[in-house]
Amino acid sequence: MASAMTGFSEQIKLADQTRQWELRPEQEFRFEVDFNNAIILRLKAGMAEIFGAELGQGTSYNFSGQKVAVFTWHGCTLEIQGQCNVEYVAEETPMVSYLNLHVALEQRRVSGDQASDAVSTTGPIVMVVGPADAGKTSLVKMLLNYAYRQERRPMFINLDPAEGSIMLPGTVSAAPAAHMIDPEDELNSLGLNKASDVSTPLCYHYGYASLTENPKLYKLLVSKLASTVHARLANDQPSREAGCIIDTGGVVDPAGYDAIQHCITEFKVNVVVVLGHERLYSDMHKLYAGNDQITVVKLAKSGGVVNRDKEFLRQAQLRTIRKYFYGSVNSEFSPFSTIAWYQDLKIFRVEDALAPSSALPLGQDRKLSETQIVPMEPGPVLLHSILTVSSLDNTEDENKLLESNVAGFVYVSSVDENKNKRKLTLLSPFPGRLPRKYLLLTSFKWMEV
Ligand SMILES: Nc1ncnc2c1ncn2[C@@H]1O[C@H](COP(=O)(O)OP(=O)(O)OP(=O)(O)O)[C@@H](O)[C@H]1O
Repeated sequence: MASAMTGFSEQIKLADQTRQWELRPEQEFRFEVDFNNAIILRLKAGMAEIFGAELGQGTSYNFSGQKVAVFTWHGCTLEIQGQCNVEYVAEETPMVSYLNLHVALEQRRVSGDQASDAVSTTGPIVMVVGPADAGKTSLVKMLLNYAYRQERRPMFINLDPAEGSIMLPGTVSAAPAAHMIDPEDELNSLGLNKASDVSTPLCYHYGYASLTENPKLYKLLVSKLASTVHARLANDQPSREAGCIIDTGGVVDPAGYDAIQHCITEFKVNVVVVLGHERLYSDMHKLYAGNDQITVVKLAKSGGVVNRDKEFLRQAQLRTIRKYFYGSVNSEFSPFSTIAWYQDLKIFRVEDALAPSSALPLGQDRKLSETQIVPMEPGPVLLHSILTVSSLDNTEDENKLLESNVAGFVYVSSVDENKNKRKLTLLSPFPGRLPRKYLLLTSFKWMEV
């Protein structure tokens, strides 16, 4: 099968200018590259980092469809090849306050190490909240990378279903920060794309891009993920001491407040970081004023954080999906096509959150249906859909489906409705027949190009 990855070298040749930027200590080089362009960045001299991940001198880093900041604590020289939409050097950054936060978290970890009753000691469970495009994910990456650089392996938890940080969009998930976050591949590098990863990410199917689409299901999955994470931490002292760093979606309306409080309770969060939103900080501060287990911290949003419009976010989601099947520029792989006959498939979808009560079976209220699955017939409606493959075997009770870990995803590349041979062609990153698993429909469609 032909690779769907974009040819970086071809794109670079179209815009072949090479230029150098000299950065003084504590300056930041910010650039934006759209999805039709690509650039190569190299560190020529000095030291620099991208969201906490140190750059190697002379290494070529490829970027396309990204907005990035290269920060230096001590000064550096950068070389850029290719065309950026925006590029400039910023003098003012909130990096010192972000580093101070890391230092404070590290102190908590150290006092955990030294506690006499080490078994019951849990490190910082940090949740970063704020409006959309406040730089939450970027701060989370920094905290994970700084922790990693100090030999800590905190658990990264993604509660923002719009971002396919660990697996694909439409999920909530968790994975240990087992390595530095790749500046190009971003948080996906903590997920399944890294063949060398030994630990399987925890991942639950939600199916939508925003928590407002089905808040009840969202909360149910957060509770499930939290209890699984805490069960893992209970058996692993170094991870427990390293703690958790939690990324959230940018919803700050009443539904968002409700979700934030639910997540704080379920994950037993002890540090809430509010990024770039005075009112949210004030509300959180008031809410947890009498709780000496929870510290609420306010941090400024970086002037470099860029608003991403809906189209950019959609493109970023599609790129994450493509990466899942085809790999990234540095580790390309070919997905496998497999045939699945209608009669062998057990496909479910979550009952419509917005279904009118009159459409529900008699005696069933809406509350129940929003967290309930219903079977669906395969058919042309599935064309180009992303389906979640559950880890639950299809001989097990289907009612456990939403609370079972995600095993992976398949893409429906064709639907054949011909009599006697009704079948789907599925694309999968793994070879072989589809195991006897349940499938769950997501709301994501993708066109393989
Ligand atoms: N200092 C910076 N300079 C340039 N770009 C930045 C900087 N910090 C963050 N960005 C970029 O700005 C965009 C938004 O940042 P980020 O994803 O961290 O925000 P967010 O609050 O997590 O957004 P959302 O709520 O939509 O998930 C990203 O593309 C990120 O790479």
